[in-house]
Amino acid sequence: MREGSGGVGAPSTLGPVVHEPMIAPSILSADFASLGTEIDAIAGPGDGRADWVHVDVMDGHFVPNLTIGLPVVESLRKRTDLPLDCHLMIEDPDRWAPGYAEVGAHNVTVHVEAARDPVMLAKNLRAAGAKAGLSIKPNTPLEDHLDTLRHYDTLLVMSVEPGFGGQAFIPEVLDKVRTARRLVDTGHLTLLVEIDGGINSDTIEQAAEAGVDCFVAGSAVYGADDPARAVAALRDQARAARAR
Ligand SMILES: O=C(CO)[C@H](O)[C@H](O)COP(=O)(O)O
Repeated sequence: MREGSGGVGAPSTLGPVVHEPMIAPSILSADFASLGTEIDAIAGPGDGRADWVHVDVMDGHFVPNLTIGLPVVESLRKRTDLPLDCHLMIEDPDRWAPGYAEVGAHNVTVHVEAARDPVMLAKNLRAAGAKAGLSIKPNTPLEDHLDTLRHYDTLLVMSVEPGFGGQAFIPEVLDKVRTARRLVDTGHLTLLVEIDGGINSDTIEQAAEAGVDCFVAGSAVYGADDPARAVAALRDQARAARAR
């Protein structure tokens, strides 16, 4: 994460703080019958330890797929000490999202296309103990939501249409990453920039060069023979790309 302070129009006097690239494996690509074991595989010590566990909550309405909900997140919270990064692809997040914070999600991300009052929702998420995340679909312009972003801790840039794992990365969304990175590095926003969809060994370097802090990877981690090695390899690639 690179930190600044102040909102849009209020540049920080602090310079950017550069952290290690973060990897958030998406359990959408894990074996749902063995979720605890699948998370254990990326929760060991060393380079193969994930930074967050990305949990895709889909309601069959906002996206045409149905996954898991609050009771599963509550159980996962008891099973692992890794932070749970809950990405809610649901309608009416204003009503449902704070419940995920209340059961112990570290980060609760809602879609800007679905939230009715995203500023109030961010406040409610923080009051319930979570970081507030805002996600944006590939065809939604970022520029329309910059003021809203002042109230959020993370921006989740979707690099596929939300709904399914294993889709091809959409490189055009990197313009949004570059814009957000610039606003963070100049102190106009205080945000962690996250990307989700099609991140693998072929795409992570361009995302890292554009300025992503945290990389969600589903099939690239859980489709690998050794998920922990995949986490370590992706982080190494991102680190190398940033250093160039
Ligand atoms: O939010 C998602 C889909 O809506 C998933 O997190 C994402 O697609 C990860 O899967 P993969 O890395 O296989 O693309």
